[in-house]
Amino acid sequence: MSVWITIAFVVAIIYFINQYFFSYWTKQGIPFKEPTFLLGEFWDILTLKRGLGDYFEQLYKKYKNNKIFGLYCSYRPTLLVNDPVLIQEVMIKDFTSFHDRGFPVDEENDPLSANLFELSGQRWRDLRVKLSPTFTSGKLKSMYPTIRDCAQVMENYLEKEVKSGNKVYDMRDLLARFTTNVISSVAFGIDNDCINDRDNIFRKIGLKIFESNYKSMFRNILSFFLPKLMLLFKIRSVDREVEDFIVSIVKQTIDHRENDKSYERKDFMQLMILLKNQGYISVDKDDKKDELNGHDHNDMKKLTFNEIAAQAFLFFIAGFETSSSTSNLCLLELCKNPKTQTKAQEEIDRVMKAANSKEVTYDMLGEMKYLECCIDEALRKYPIVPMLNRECTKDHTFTGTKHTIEKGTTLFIPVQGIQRDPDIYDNPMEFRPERFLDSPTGNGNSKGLFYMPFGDGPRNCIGARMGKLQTKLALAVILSKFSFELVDKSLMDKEFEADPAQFITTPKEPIMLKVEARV
Ligand code: HEM
Repeated sequence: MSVWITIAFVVAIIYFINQYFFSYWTKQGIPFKEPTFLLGEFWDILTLKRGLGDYFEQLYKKYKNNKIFGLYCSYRPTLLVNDPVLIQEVMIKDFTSFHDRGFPVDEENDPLSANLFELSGQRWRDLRVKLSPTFTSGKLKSMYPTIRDCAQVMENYLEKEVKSGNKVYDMRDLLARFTTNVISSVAFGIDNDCINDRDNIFRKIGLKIFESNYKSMFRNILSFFLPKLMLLFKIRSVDREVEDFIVSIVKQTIDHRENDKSYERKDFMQLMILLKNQGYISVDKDDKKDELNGHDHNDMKKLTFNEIAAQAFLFFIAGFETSSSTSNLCLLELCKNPKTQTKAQEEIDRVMKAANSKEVTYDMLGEMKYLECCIDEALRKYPIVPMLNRECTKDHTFTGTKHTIEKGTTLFIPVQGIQRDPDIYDNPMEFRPERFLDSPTGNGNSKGLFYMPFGDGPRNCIGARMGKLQTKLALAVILSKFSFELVDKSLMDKEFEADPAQFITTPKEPIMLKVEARV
C-alpha cells in the first residue's frame, strides 16, 4: 500500500511541477505552443530529422499570425518573434535591451568560448569596439592580394583536374578548402594549401569542428536552448584537440612575429598583436567611420593571449564554412537556373574585357552587380545562419502591445521562415536575383526587418564584408573559366535536405556538380 502512496505522491509532485513551470506564458497572456510533458519543445529539437532552419520555418508558418509566440525549451520559456517590425525593435531600435545571445562562456574550463560571438555585456561591447577596425574596407583591400592568390590556387587546380578528365566535384568541399586557405592566411598568417594537400591539418581541424554527429548536434542544441546546463555540467563547446591546435598555432605565430621585428604582414593576426601591445588600432584614411565610437585610446585595455586565441578560433570557424556554404548554394541555384548562370558569366566576361585583365581585381568585383544579386538571392533563400537569437537584458514592453518580456528570456528570430514568406517575397522558392537589382532587401515595400542573412544592428556579422568578398571572388573566378551542371538531374526541381546536426544551412548529402571548361 505504502508503495502505491509513494508512487502517487511522486506522480502528483511531477504533475504540479509540470503545471507550475508550463504556466509561464499563460500568466504572461502570450499565446504559446502546447509543450510536450517535461521536455517541452526540447523533445522535438533533440529528435530533429531536418535542419534547425526548417524546424523554425515550420513554426513560423504555423504561428506567424502571432507577432510573438511562446515556446518552452524544457522548463525554459523562450519567445519566437515573428513580426518584422518587432524584430527591428529587438535588433536595432531597442538594442540596449537585447544586446546578448545568452551563450554559456566558461573561460577557465573552455577558454575559446570567450569569443565575440558568445560573450555578453560589457566584455562583448569592449571587444567589438576593439575588433571592428580589423574589418574595415580599407583593411580588407590590403588583404585582397592574399585572398586573390588563394583563388588562383583553386582556379589552377580545377583547370588541371578538368583537363585530365576529372569533371565531377563536390564543390562544397573544394570551396571550403579555398576559404580555409584564405582564413589561415589572413587570420593566422600561414600560407596553406588545403587544395593540393588533401591531408592539410587546417582542413582536418575544420572538418572536425563541423563534424556531423550526435555529439556536435547535442552540444549545439544545448548551447542554444539550455546554456545553463552546459555550465553546470562543464560541457565544453570546443573539443580539446581543436583547442590545443588553435592555441599552439596562435602561440607560434605571435612568438615568431615578436622575435622578428622586421616582419610585416597585413593580416588579422598582425592587427591582434597590435591590440595586444597597444590596445587599439588606428583608423584608415579611407574609412570614414570612427571605430572607437567615442572611446579614448587610453581607455582601451590590451588583448590577452587567451583573448587573441578565442578570436582567432572564432574567425576560423565563422570565416570558412559560412562563405563556402554561401558560394556552394549559390552555385547550386545557378545549376538549377542555367540562364541565370549564363547571365552572371556574361557580366563577368564583360567586366574583365572592359578592364582588359585576366585577373579579377578588387575594383572589378565592385562592378559585378548581377553576381552580387545572385549571392544576395542565395542568402535570401538559404540564410546560412537560419535563425538568430537574442537574450532580453532588461524587461521590455514591445511597442503597441501590453506584453512585457522579462529579463533573461531568450528570443528566436526565424530568419529562414521570414525570408521564404510568400507575403514578403512573391514565389519565394524561385531563385530570382533580379529582386535585388533595385532593392538591397529584395523587396522595397515591406515594413520592418525581414532580410537579415548577416543579422542586423550593432551585433550583426562583423565579417560580412569579408564573407561577401571571398564568396564573390570565388564565384567570379570559377564562373569566368567553367560552367556547372547538376549530376543528379532529379535535384533540378527538388529542395535539398538540410543537415540536422549542423547549426548552419548545409546539405545533408554532398551535391555533385559536373564542371566543364568554357570555350
Ligand atoms: C557569407 C558569409 C557569412 C555569413 C552568412 C555570416 C553570418 C553571420 C550571422 C547571421 C551572424 C549573427 C548576426 C546577428 O546575430 O545579428 C554572424 C556573426 C558573426 N560573424 Fe559572420 N557570417 C559570414 C562570414 C563571416 C566572416 C568571414 C567572419 C570573420 C572572419 C565572420 C565573423 C563573425 C563574427 C565575429 C560574428 C559575431 C559578431 C558579434 O557577436 O559581435 N562572419 N555572422
